[in-house]
Amino acid sequence: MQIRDASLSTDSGRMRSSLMPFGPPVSRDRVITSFPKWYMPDACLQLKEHFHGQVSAACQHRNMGTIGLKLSKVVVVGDLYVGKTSLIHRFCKNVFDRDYKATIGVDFEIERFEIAGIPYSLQIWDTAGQEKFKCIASAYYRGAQVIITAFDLTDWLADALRENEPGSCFVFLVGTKKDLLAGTACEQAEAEAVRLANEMQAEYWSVSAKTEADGVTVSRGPAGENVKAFFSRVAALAFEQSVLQDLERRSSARHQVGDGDLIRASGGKSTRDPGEQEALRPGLLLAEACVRGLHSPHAHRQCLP
Ligand SMILES: Nc1nc2c(ncn2[C@@H]2O[C@H](COP(=O)(O)OP(=O)(O)OP(=O)(O)O)[C@@H](O)[C@H]2O)c(=O)[nH]1
Ligand SMILES: [Mg+2]
Repeated sequence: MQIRDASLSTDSGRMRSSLMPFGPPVSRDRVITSFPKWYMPDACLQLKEHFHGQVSAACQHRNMGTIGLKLSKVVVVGDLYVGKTSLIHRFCKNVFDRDYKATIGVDFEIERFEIAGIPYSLQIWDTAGQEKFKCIASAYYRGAQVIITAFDLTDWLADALRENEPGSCFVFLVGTKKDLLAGTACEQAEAEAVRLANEMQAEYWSVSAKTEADGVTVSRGPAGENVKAFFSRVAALAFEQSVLQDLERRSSARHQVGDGDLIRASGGKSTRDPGEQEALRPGLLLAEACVRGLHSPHAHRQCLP
């Protein structure tokens, strides 16, 4: 596997800061204080309006150092051309590119949040939709806490949405290019999507990477319709689950010395759980390869066969 990277210096810098205990503060629109709402109650598996009581209580003890920095792995999958990269770029970089540049292999972004006062990051993996890259992309699925299945709302095909085994992770079904549909056509596509989301045990969202919420088409400007709300929901659900798992592990292993499952916010020594190590490994591998001078400085970061 050959690895190329251009934005690595920027991204690795972002990643470093997201993992450093006292990095720069997150931007205001990444601060989540109340639990983000669903898109449609008919296609939502978590109809609740507040964080779990134990999570809220644990977050309040932050000053006592009970909660450390956290990171969750998110993988975005779906057929080619559905708009996976556009969705991620709209959220992470606030840009929209009309030109199609196929993703080759995989790519990732790290996005930092502050949830209930706790620093938290999503590592968002963008995978190639083209069949010939599937085997590379699938090598990066392991350790995902959230799976986002994207499909093109305007190009609805039932067989384009392959079965996803609902397991321990959250599954989202995301209809893209919402700006290209209106009225009855949109309602029909969404009704069909909700039906499928229910079958898949997934939460459904319709989004547009291209438009503003009022429907004005922009190439650069505020985040696309529902994009920020969607990722806030992803972050909050993943965060809450992580904290609950930590609390559960800690209560069942009280006799052990220290909190081996957290990246500590204080002290020189960091420890991570195996899931986090797994999630971090490919990014570190890219950074390592860059240091060794394997990358073209002008190439976009991607993993090639
Ligand atoms: N109108 C509209 N076009 C979009 C939207 N999102 C993506 N597109 C366009 O759809 C095309 C494909 O988008 P990509 O994001 O590259 O698709 P992808 O799923 O990442 O494709 P692969 O990397 O090959 O798997 C591009 O020309 C985008 O400009 C959207 O919300 N609205
Ligand atoms: Mg892509």
